[in-house]
Amino acid sequence: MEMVPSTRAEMWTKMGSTLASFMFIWAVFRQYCPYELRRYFEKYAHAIMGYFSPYIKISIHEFTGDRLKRSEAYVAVEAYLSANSSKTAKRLKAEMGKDSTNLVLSMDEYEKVTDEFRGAKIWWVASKTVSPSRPMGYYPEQEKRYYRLTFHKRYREMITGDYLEHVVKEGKEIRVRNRQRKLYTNSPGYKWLSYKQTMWSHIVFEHPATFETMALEPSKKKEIIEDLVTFSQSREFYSRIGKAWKRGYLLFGPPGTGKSTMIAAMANLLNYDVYDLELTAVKDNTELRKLLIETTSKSIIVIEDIDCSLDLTGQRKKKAGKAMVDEDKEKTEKERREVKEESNNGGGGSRVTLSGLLNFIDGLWSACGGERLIVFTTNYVEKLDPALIRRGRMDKHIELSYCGFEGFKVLAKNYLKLDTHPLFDAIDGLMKEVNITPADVAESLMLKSPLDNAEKCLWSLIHALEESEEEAAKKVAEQEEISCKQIKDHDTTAMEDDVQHHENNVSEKP
Ligand SMILES: Nc1ncnc2c1ncn2[C@@H]1O[C@H](COP(=O)(O)OP(=O)(O)OP(=O)(O)O)[C@@H](O)[C@H]1O
Ligand SMILES: [Mg+2]
Repeated sequence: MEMVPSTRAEMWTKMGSTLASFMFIWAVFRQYCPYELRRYFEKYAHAIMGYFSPYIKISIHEFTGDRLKRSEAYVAVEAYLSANSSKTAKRLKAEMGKDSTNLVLSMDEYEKVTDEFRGAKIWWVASKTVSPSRPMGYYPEQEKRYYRLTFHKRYREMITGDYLEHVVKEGKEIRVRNRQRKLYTNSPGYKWLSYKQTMWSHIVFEHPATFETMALEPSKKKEIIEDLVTFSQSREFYSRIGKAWKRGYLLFGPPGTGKSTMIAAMANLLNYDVYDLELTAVKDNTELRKLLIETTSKSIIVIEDIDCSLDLTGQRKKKAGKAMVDEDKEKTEKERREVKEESNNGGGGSRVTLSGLLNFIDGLWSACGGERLIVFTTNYVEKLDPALIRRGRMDKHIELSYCGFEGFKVLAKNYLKLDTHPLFDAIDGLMKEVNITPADVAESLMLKSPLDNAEKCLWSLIHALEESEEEAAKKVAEQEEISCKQIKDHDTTAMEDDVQHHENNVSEKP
């Protein structure tokens, strides 16, 4: 029997109003029902629906278990969906891409996209759950993000096997291709955020230094580059020999010889992130370990000026009972250390110990993640505890020293675009006599006004070298004078003693 039009219209109206009332009740329920009760109802509603539905759902959460680290699967899915969804999703979010030149689009929260794999349809949704804020509003709401994929149960095996493997693999590749490298720091200003997801704060890493622009002996440069590249390609090797995939570098040398510049060049060569660890801002060994866990692979963990980061050497020196080599130097160092500690800790001081640091470098925890370089820099290598820098911990010791003629040629090419110049011989001669740091050479070669030219810069360098030579000669003369005076004083004292002795002998004679 056919339905009368008025009856059909009535039926639609009834259905519409029932649906509207149901939605209203649900909205009121969501708004006013206590969180726990709502979760309880949702749980059972999902269970009932899941029982009848032919579709399977898999969730990939941003943080799993202990919330220590972002899930690798989540990060890979994020990259995969960003690359594949930007053409189909209707609501997108934009973030600054690699090199800060373009915007990278990815699907926004609660957005749905469809993917296809060997004839199967897969629906992805980006979502989050929000847990309510704690009493007193001390902790804000915590958001837990996740991606959920839905597919028909007949594709179960293919999706859970091949498809997910394909997503993670492609996602990881996309991440390596697109990633914007970062410079992380454990700045104390961000400590209050530590209940949140990370203890590191970061900015985009955009240092222009490369090994080509570094003033360094060519053979040394080649050796370092080969060492780094070999390391980055040695995943299999490290796993075969049963060693964590990491390598320690100790860079030492006077100030201004390019230690920090080399770290940037390393990061640019290998395409790694940099974690600049301010040791004096780390409260204790536990915090140090937490920081380590949060670092990702393909990264360089840097501790600059390790000799004045903490008093890691003091205890050993006391134990050994050695006299201080140079008291004045030590005093200045101590002052530097105190100033640094105060500025970072508000005068608090760090309780990181040498053994804590050694565990940080080569303990079990440091094996998490793999593919990491640990770099220490220092101006005074002799002050460091041998345990800290022994091979196996700091595998490669690199001395960066004063600028030689080869180094100067690299700087002349970079700064002045000069391969050769009649003044080069004079500079070569002077450089053999005088110590000058690459930083000082670089400063002389900088054009300081639009009227400056290459020759003027080379003359400025020659003057700087001559001044250093004069200063060095003056110092030698002063030193000689002091030595002469000491010998003279010594002779005079000896003579006076002799005279005194003689007089005593004479007076003692009967
Ligand atoms: N080997 C080098 N090649 C090219 N430039 C260099 C080199 N060494 C120093 N410079 C120049 O000097 C500046 C200071 O160098 P850098 O900060 O790397 O020295 P450093 O060894 O880390 O000094 P410090 O011990 O005081 O930290 C750099 O900005 C760079 O321009
Ligand atoms: Mg430095």
